[in-house]
Amino acid sequence: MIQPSGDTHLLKVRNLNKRFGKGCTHCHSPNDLKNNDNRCPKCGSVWACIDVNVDLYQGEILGIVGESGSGKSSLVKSLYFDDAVTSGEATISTYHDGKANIFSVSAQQKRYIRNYMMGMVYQNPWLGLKMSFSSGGNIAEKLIASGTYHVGNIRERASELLLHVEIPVGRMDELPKNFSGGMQQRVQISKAMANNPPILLLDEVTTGLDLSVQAKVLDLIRSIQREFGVSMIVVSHDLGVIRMLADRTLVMKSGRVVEQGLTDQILEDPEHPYTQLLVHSLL
Ligand SMILES: Nc1ncnc2c1ncn2[C@@H]1O[C@H](COP(=O)(O)OP(=O)(O)OP(=O)(O)O)[C@@H](O)[C@H]1O
Repeated sequence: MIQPSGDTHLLKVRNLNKRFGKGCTHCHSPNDLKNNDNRCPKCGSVWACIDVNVDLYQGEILGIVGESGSGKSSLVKSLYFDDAVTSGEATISTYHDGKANIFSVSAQQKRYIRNYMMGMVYQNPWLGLKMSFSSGGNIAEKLIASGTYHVGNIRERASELLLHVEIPVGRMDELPKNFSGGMQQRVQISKAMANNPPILLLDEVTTGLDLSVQAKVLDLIRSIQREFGVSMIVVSHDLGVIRMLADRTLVMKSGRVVEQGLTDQILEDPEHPYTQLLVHSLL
């Protein structure tokens, strides 16, 4: 495991398994499946994540890359408690001194972790934003969840956040459904950052955007990381996005991490045949 020298562990994930479907005697354990496949031929259950280990260090951007269906979204959605894991452990160094498995704490504690320690930006803004709330209202929702109730303070923080992502403050009371795709992503980012979370999860946030809009969103992510020192997990099928953002990268295939290391190293000297394929397709 490569650890950025001098950096401190923030999030540690061990043996995360996520199965969709009931499972059967054939696929009781993902290791029972043949040919490194992750779909059970008998019952159709899919092991979306198999024994996944992740180490996220303070202030770094960790990239997760892999083809469609490799389990990237399932991993971050499990970390954000959108989906329950089948088994595994995850600890956050600033939560109970890194001694509590966040997957097995109470629903109330999970809400606390979501509201105070994490932010999530989804590929689909409809998942991350309430389109019937104004942009300011969306930010307010996250602020209220993390204990800010004073209306004046909420509007002030919302203005500050919107300004930061270059949305004119005058549009704070507009519904984000009337915004362009790039603007919606920027509102999502400001909402996710509202509570100053130490961990930000970003799932394919630039997919589907025009190249120039994509570049602006990527610049914004980098500037937020520099300014706030937030640790990020950035999921993308696009190695170009990962190259621009990530210090270290995990490569996933059929639910498994098949390679990991410094992003430059992976790009220059990919070891796994699948990573070689990904890198060559980028050239
Ligand atoms: N709600 C679900 N029910 C059943 N199977 C699911 C569900 N969500 C994901 N899967 C399956 O889990 C596997 C991993 O999906 P996941 O969305 O995590 O992959 P991904 O790498 O993020 O792909 P993409 O980039 O296309 O979203 C896929 O085989 C997918 O069909």
